[in-house]
Amino acid sequence: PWGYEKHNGPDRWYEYYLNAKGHNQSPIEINSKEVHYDHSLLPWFASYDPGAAKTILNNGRTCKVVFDDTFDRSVLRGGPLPGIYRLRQLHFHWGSSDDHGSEHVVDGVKYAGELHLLHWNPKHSNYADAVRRYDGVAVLAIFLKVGKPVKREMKRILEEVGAIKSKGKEAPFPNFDPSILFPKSQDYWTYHGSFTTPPCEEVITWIILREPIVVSPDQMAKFRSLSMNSENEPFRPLVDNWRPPQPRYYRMINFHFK
Ligand SMILES: NS(=O)(=O)c1ccc2o/c(=N\O)[nH]c2c1
Ligand SMILES: [Zn+2]
Repeated sequence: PWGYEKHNGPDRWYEYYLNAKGHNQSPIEINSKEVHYDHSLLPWFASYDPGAAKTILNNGRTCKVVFDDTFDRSVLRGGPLPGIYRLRQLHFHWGSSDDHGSEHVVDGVKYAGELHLLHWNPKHSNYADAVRRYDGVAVLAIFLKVGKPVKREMKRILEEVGAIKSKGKEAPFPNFDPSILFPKSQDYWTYHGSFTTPPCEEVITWIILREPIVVSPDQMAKFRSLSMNSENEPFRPLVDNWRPPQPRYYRMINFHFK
């Protein structure tokens, strides 16, 4: 199966997943001097129901929180989106040290991590169908920067990390509104790209917030204390679960800054 190591990592994904060599792949480098101001872009709005949060789990590749997406309960709209998109899950990418770990890179800066909130377009009958449509998926991406902890809400997620140390472990994660993690500014870049993991379908409208959120060094260390392996296997630190930037080809990055 695919992973992030030499033998099964991003440079080899195309051997089994042809999309990986497509011309609309993610992540990409964002060069803030080359982006395009699109005056037609609107602000984005998230209205999330804390009751939709269900569980937090370690799937051996990331730590993710899943939400009830059986109806329009927690939705993202506005920005570049044609309508509402339902929140399905959030997950993280992080490095083996604080100087790298994000997937998107801004003016050469790699952040320590990146939070992805994945939403899908309910105009398609279900998620499986949405991931085969150009307008099927929207991911809100937020950079994690290491500093003095200001985001108490990250505490909640990282407190649970202790309960999901090994692959396959999951724990209840009720009453959580992820919008409490958002930074102050709504400014974002947007472009059309792909899943950053196999099968790398090119169906994602990316909305990348310019302002990072701050997490503490020991919060990052908590992510790195997760294991890629299940509990009856040797501990293998789950780190560096990020795909490097892919060729941009002829894609425009638009932005909306207040
Ligand atoms: N990293 S990403 O492109 O946001 C992303 C989002 C949801 C995903 O579900 C996956 N396997 O079930 N991979 C994946 C990547
Ligand atoms: Zn992701």
